Parts: sequence; structure tokens; C-alpha cells
Amino acid sequence: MGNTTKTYYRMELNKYSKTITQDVTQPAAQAMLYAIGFKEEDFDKAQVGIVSMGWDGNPCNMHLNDLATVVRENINNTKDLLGLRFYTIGVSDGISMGTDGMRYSLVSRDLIADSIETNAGAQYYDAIIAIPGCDKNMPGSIIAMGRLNRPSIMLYGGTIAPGHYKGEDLNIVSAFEALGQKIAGNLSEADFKGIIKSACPGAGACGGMYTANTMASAIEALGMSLPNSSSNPALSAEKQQECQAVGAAIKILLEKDIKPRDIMTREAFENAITVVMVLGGSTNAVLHLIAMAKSVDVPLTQDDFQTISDKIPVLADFKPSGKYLMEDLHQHGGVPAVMKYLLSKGLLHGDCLTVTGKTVAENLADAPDLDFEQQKIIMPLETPLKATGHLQVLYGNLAEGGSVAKISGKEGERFEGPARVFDGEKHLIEGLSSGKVKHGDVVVIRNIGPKGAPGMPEMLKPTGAIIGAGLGKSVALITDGRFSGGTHGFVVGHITPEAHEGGLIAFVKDNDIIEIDAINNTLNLKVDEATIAERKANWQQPALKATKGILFKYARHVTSAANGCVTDEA
Ligand SMILES: CC(C)(O)[C@@H](O)C(=O)O
Ligand SMILES: [Mg+2]
Repeated sequence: MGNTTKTYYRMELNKYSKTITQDVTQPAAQAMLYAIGFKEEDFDKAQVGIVSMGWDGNPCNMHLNDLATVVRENINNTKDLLGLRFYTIGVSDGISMGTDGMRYSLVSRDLIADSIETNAGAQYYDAIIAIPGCDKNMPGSIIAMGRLNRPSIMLYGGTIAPGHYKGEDLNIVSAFEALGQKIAGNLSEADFKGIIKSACPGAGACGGMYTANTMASAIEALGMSLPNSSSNPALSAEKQQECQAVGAAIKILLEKDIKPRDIMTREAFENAITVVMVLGGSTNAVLHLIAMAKSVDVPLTQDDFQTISDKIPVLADFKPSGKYLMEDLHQHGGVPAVMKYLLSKGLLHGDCLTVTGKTVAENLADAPDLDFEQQKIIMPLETPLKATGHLQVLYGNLAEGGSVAKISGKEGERFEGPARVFDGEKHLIEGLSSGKVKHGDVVVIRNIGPKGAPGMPEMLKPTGAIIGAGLGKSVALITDGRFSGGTHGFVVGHITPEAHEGGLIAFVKDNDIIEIDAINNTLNLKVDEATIAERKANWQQPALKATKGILFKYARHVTSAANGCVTDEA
């Protein structure tokens, strides 16, 4: 195959794939590469695995295979590189939410990580470009990149455009909240239908600062995607340009041998958390970033989020609790403009390396400046939406291992009320319709943790319905499950230990008083010790709800929410 003239430099670019392409004892492997169309010169190229999470059944993912094709063309037009597409699965949270299907959502994060690791590991790809859309796709991609530690770039599929109905801008959460509005008798059947038909106009991930846009922003701040990747909309010319830019960028990473472990440092994770806090991002960022950090052995805990939350304000007025969508920020300089502002105020580590081969500060040098007159999406530090972060880590007898609250400040920061207990979310909608849930209640949804559900589903159907029913300011909700980025209101999730592990949440009864204090960061059941001991006396761990298949395997291996729900720890 004419490899006698190869230089050391060339050998380095294909340092993994040469195991397949150069070894004379691998003739069958090489025969197979001829079968897929390799020419003589292709055997000397670095192989870039391009993994798309594209599939027809979800707006967040429906366009990703097209992006992957553009990326492959760009890679193949880049000297010394050869692109090979492969595909992995996804789960649409928007579609499976509120059903048993949602148990597979968080599971899909680890399946994505495992499948990318498997394909790229087995085929000896020298570099990875991942093209994710819906929220778990992104941490799944990054976890695989961290494990493989080969030059990698994530190219986010991009945000959806707003929908429109009767002069209102809509998004997916409008459809979730419409149910509560209908239950409360505030929405006609025709408008209910109208909202459903118009909420999502086409390709792209859910448009507010929900989990997809949160994770995309966090990963851009982490340095693992090109600048603007998180705010370039799905169907924009800029997203196409981004696809045309990855070839040159991955080549630089290969040449300089810049790997995920060089980029995903402790300081880079601090940058990511700071950006999540400033943007008012999803609670899911806590467990996903912990899991991503574990993939590169960077120590990161829930308490690190609290430390950053204590000093970083919420500056962005994004949905779900605010007004704007990611596409709006794109019009005003995107995430780089926000990062440039934060860097100028000393709130980001500027010397972290990124997938451009340059540092955060170097990337941001030419980014546009935020214009606080022209736009009201991002507020200046002097007038934040909330003086400290909205993500608060609460401990107490109900959460000895911690819990994560999302406190926008709009609903207050303390809440005390009688428990209204639901095992799983199904009966909550009935509870709302029948008036079982009243002003002042603390709704408890339990037995939906990582092991107990299994799969720790997101509770957007109940929280959306509570908001839609007008109870958002007067009802709190606590759970051992997790939340969608679209959830707002007074909510506490990720309660550890979960009910299935014998956490106190398993022993709460209707009308017990629960106190949530996001000033002192506590979450307590105000029931005396003797009564608690009595309730716990005959407890036996329930059997796993899944007895075979992926949910069984997951329940057996998954760790707690506080540990990022990782599945590959002894
Ligand atoms: C369906 C949503 C809004 O995308 C949700 O899955 C999230 O986590 O934000
Ligand atoms: Mg989600």
C-alpha cells in the first residue's frame, strides 16, 4: 500500500486507524475497506468517525443525518482526512414524556456513550465528530469522547424556530402547559388543538433554555464544540457553515494531538457551570456534567454547583421562566457574546483550550459584544434576574445525599406545606382534575429515581400541568425523579437517596409537613424521629420493576443522581 514513504507526521494523524490500514497481518480488514470504496491513498488518511443521532421520529433529530452528510463531504475535502458516518439512537423526551417510555430517556444517554465508544473503539477511528440533537444525545456524545480520548468535536443540531398561534410565540412547553390550562377551564378545545398544531414548526431541538440548549451551551463553554454551535439554529446558514468548518478544526486537533482530556479540565467544567447558571439552564446539567467529568476523571460534585451558584447570578431571561428562546440570542451574538461579557468580568477561565486549538479567550477575541440597549435577553451584572444561581443543592433528612432545586426567585425561596404524595406521576393529573392538589401543597412524586423507575424520568407533564392550572406559585413539587429543562415553579428533584434505596421520601405520608428552604439550602420532613423510625421499621427494599432487558441492566448498574447516574462505576 505504498507506505514506505510515509512521514512521522502522517503516521501521527492516523495513529489509531493505522492498526487496521497499515498492518500487513490485517489483509481481511483492508479487503473490507476496499469493499467500501477505499482508494490506495485512503489507507494513509486519518479516519474521522462521524456519528449522527439522526432519526426521522423527532424534530430535534430529523435533520441530523443531512448535517452528517455535509460534514462527511467537508472532512473528505480536507487533505489527509477521511470521514465515515455511523449512527446511534435517541429518545425524544418531548414525545415520551408522561409515559412509561420516558424511563428510557436517561438510559439513552449511556447507550449513546456506549455505542459511540463501541463503534469508534472497534473500528479504530482517529477522531470523532458527533452530531446530537435532543438533550441526552449531547452528554452521551461527550462521555464517549472522554472515554476514548481521541480528538473530538461535538456539532449540535441546533435549536428550533418559534411556533406561532394567535399572535403568540410558542414552543414545546406551550403544549405541555396547555393541558393544565384546559383542566383549569381556561382554554377552549379549538385553542388547545391550535397550540398543539403550531408549537413546533419543524427541525431543531426544543427552543427555550431547556435541556438541549442548556447542554449545548455548557459544552460550547467547556470547549468541546466550535464557537456559536449552541446558538446557531438548526435550519440556519450558520449551522451549515459550522458543518463546513469542522474538517479544518479536527485536522488541527489531530495535528496538535489535542484530546478531550486536554480540553475538559476542572477549569473548563467551571466555565460550563458558570454559563449554565448565567443562562438559567436545566437541572439536568448537574447530573450530566458530573457524568461527563467522570469520563475524564475530573472530580466534580453537586457541591461544586452550589459553590458556583453562590457567586454567579442568573442574567438571562429565557423560557421556561422568562421570555426568550435560543433563536433570539442568536440574533444578538449568540453564546460567544455572553461568554465574552463573562470573560471581561473575570467570571470565566480564559486560558482553557478548546476544539479550535485555541483558548477560550482567543476564540472570544473577535466575538460580538452584547449590546444591553438593543437586547433584553441577557442583563448586565448590575441588574441580574437573580443575584445568585437558580440551581441550588439542598440537604436535609429528605435528601441526605443531596437534591437539586430550580429556584427562579419568582416563586420565592422558602416553602412549607402539607405533603400530597403520588407514587409515580400518573395519578397527579387525576389529582389536579379532582382538586386533590390545593394551594399551599407540597406535591411529592416518588419511586421514580434512577433505580426505582428505573431511569429517573423527567416530570414535565406534572410540572407543566401545575403551571398551566395556575398553581405554579402556590404549589411546590419534590421528587426522586428529575425535571425537564422546560420545568419551572418551586421544584426540587434528584432527591438522594431515592425511595427505592430507602430514602426518607419513601416514608412521607399525605399531610406531613415539608419545609423547603433555598436560602439555607435545606429540605426537611417535619415529622418527629420516633414516628419516622416506626414507619421505617418494617421496610424492605422493593423488587426492581424491570426484570429483563435494558431497564433491568440499567437498574442494576446505575448510581445515584448525586453521582451523575453513571453506569460504569464499580
Ligand atoms: C422535552 C424537553 C423540553 O426537551 C425536555 O426533555 C428537556 O429536558 O428540556
Ligand atoms: Mg429532557
